Order: sequence, then structure tokens, then C-alpha cells
Amino acid sequence: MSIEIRNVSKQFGTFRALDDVNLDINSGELIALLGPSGCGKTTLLRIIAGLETPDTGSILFSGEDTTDVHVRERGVGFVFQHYALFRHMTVFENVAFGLRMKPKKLRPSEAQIKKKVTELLALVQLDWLAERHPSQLSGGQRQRIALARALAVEPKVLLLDEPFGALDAKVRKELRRWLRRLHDELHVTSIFVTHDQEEALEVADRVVVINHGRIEQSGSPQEVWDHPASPFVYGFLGDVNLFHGRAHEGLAEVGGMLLPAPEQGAAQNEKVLAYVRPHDLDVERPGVGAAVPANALLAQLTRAIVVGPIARLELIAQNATQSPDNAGPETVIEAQIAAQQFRDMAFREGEMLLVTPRRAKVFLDQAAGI
Ligand SMILES: Nc1ncnc2c1ncn2[C@@H]1O[C@H](COP(=O)(O)OP(=O)(O)OP(=O)(O)O)[C@@H](O)[C@H]1O
Repeated sequence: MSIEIRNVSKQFGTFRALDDVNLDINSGELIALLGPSGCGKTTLLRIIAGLETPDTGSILFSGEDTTDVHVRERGVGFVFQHYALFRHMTVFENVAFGLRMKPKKLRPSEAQIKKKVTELLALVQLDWLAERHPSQLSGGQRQRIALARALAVEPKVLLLDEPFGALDAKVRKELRRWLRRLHDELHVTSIFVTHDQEEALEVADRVVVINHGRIEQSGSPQEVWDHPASPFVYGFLGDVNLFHGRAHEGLAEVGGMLLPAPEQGAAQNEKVLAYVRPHDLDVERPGVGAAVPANALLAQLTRAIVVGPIARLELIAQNATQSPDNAGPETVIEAQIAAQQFRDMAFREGEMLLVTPRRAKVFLDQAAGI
């Protein structure tokens, strides 16, 4: 089922939680609503579900306005962060619950319920736990059962609010792969809320980045990663170093460096923000007596953390000027290089190194959102 979100706004007192949100979701799509805490993700999900009413705007399911359609009639399945399984019921009974609650004439027979629940438990690969109670399950198992329970009534839309939020990193990773596979099997239109960019980029067909109640960008994981529409999106999707400065006709002078800024070809001495991801920084030892190249800066290595294949370096720029126009990075510079390179070069904490951005994303300053 397709979903259209049309001009949806929602205010709580004087606080604008959603501000004229428009979004089309295709039938069978898996969408991630991604944004920082308080940006309005859950409010949007609850409005789609019918648990909350928008002040203005409407939600259409397959082209039909849902304004007057009760939550129960919307055909929506939910999974929340805190597994809302019934503690006194077995896993089997939890999954069967929605089927048993159906009005008498729609209710399946006992044999049909048994068949359906068994199939669903097999689908979430937990059929061997049917007779257990929720307290005897791990957090990850409970969430899979919660999903099986939501699927039991064959929802047309599946809404997941930080479904793996309460689980540890390893289980989260397993479950998000599993959710992706499950979605590929079932193709139920699904929307999940997360503040974890890695989760959104890995699982979703499309990522919708929300900030202050507005959609900043909607696109495939690759689109939002490669072509972020705003500084906010760029900063939210991964670690960044931020440099202030000015751009003029495709060249940016930021943090004491001169960098190509082809996206600002038309700029006439305008204030800009340049973002550089830690893995887009080259780090090397400067040549003795050699001048610092125009596209690089000299920085002191203050800390190196080498874990597995990656070395994370923290550096402080030597030539970071404090002029408001041409300031250095806001805090320390973070660089990521291969651990092997770090060992080969034998960098030591305290020494001065040459830092060269391979790539920078330059935005006009007035567009700044973070
Ligand atoms: N019932 C309510 N009454 C008043 N304010 C509310 C209500 N529900 C949400 N808000 C406010 O609206 C804003 C958006 O809330 P929402 O729960 O949608 O954010 P979120 O993006 O899901 O955040 P989180 O990731 O922390 O859950 C928040 O500032 C929140 O405090």
C-alpha cells in the first residue's frame, strides 16, 4: 500500500514538532525516518498510524484520505522500542493475540490460528520458543516476536519505532540485516524510525532525514551519502571536520587552506563552511624545511587510537587563526588512516604532521543547519 503525507504540521503548545511535511512512500518500500532526538520522527509515525491527529494536512493510504479512519481500521502493525509483549502469555499466545481479537466473523479457526502462528514463528526463526514466556527470552528474541505479532494480522503498513534501540550493538546489527531480509520476503510497506545513521543507511530503500520537524532530504542511502542536500545532512550522516572560511569562484580558503570548491563556482567572496570526513584526510610527515603546501595544514598529533584496521588520529591545527572569517576547525581535527600506515610511518603523539584534505564539501554559510 502506498502512503502520501500531505502538508502535515503538528504543534504541541507553542512548539512546532512537524512543519509542513510532504512525503510519498511507494507500496512495498522500506523507509527510514532518520534524525536527532526531538526532530519529530515519532510524531510523524504516530500521525501515520492514526494515534495522533495532525493540526493541518492529511495522510492518504493508497490514495484514500485516512483522516476519519480509526487506528484499528488502518491495517497498521506496530513494533516499539520497548517490547510490549504480554508477560503472562506464552510466545505462541502473544503472536496469536491479534488473530483472537478479531471480530467473530473474521476470526480464523483454532486450526488456522495454529498454522498461521507456527508459520510466523518459523519466519522470525523462533519456532522453538513457542511455549516460553517473554521473561525467558533475550531482548533481540523479544523484538523478533514483537514483529511476528505485528505481522500476524497481515498489516498493510508496518511501523517500527526504534525497534532495536534498546539492544546492544552486536544484536542490533544482526537484527537489522534480518529485518532487511524479512522485508525482501514480505514486501510490506514499512517505515522505521531511527536516530542511528548506520542503521538507516544499511537497512532502508530510502532514507528521509528530518531536522526540526522538516524533511531535509529524502533519497536512497547512496544519494543522501554522496549528495547531501544540506550541511545538516552531511554532518548527521557521519563524522565530519568543519572549517570556516570564504569561497571565491570555485576556490575556498578555509582554516588556512586553499581547497577546490567546484560546487561554489559562482561564489563571490562568500562565507562558507567546508566539511571534510576523517577518512578523506591524508596525513604525512612534513619534509624537513619544506613549505606547507597551500592545500594542507600543519597540525600536532595529540592522540592516536589504533583499534583493528583503523587508526583514529586527533590533531590540533597549528595555523588555526581565530579570525571569525577564517577560523580553523571548531575543535580538534579527526583523521582516520589505515592502522598499517600508522605503524609504517611510526607517528608519535606530540609531533607535527601535514594534513591534506582529499575531498571537501563546501556549503554557503547561510545554509548551515548544524
Ligand atoms: N504529547 C506531547 N506533548 C508535548 N510535546 C510533545 C509531545 N509529543 C512530542 N512532543 C515534542 O515534540 C518534539 C518531537 O517529538 P518526537 O517524539 O516526535 O521526536 P523524535 O524525533 O521521535 O525524538 P526521539 O528520537 O527522542 O524519540 C519533541 O520536542 C517532543 O518533546
